[in-house]
Amino acid sequence: MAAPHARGRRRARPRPAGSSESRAVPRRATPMTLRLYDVGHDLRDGDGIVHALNDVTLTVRRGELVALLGPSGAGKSTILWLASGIEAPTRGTVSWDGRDLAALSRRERELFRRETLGMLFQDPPLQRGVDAVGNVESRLVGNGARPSHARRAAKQVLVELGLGARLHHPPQKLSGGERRRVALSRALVNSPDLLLADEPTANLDTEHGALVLDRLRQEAHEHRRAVLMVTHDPAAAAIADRCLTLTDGRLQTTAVAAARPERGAR
Ligand SMILES: Nc1ncnc2c1ncn2[C@@H]1O[C@H](COP(=O)(O)OP(=O)(O)OP(=O)(O)O)[C@@H](O)[C@H]1O
Repeated sequence: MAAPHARGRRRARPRPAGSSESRAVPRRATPMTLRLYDVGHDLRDGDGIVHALNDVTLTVRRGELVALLGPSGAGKSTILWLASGIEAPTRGTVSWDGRDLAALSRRERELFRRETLGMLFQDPPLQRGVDAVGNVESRLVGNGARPSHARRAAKQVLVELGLGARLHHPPQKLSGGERRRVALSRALVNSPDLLLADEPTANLDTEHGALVLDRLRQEAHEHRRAVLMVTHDPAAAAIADRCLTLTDGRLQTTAVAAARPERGAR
């Protein structure tokens, strides 16, 4: 991931990684599956506490594209932060591949973020003064890839997301939609098994929005990744296998697409 990216908020009850509060996953572990089980999350807001999430249980399996909908402040981004392992839930369990993220060692958590996770933040952190290729390739170089390989891979994903003419522009010379696609390229460049995207089509015109959505669908259905996106965009909701709606930190299932036939395992 990019530079450590902490939210400007504090958990009401900090629960450090590996703490005795972290629990075993209360269910048979399913490979390459993101699972939030009975999750609640509180945030400190001045002297008060915001119950951002309550009793949230959800699963995103490999090969599945799930959209998270709901009004502003419902807790959608909070779910992504917890799913990324950057924050641990106040209550309940967040697991990937059957492992409680809060129980991972520091080293395991680092590996999870570097090798398994791709995350597009609501406000993506890109390095100023570093061109688009540099911003994307640095993710791979940071993971130990050869610079020549990292450069090639970075260019390829940027071109695929329609940024072939912007490879050498730094973020401050890119539009909001272009920066978003650079950040998505950075999230995708290491072929993550778990992709979390906060408003992937924000600031994009119809053409580029469709390009991005097509890519997310491809990541889920062809590359067999687990993809969870937060969106307000009806076009994004329309391509999801399932749409989940959050209201006041609680989840309701609004629509379930026809069951997708299991495709060949990778
Ligand atoms: N820095 C913060 N400190 C305390 N509470 C916060 C903070 N940021 C957000 N919250 C609260 O946490 C709850 C969930 O916020 P979250 O950002 O997850 O909502 P969201 O559904 O993603 O909203 P949006 O669609 O506007 O991005 C809201 O009640 C919000 O006010």
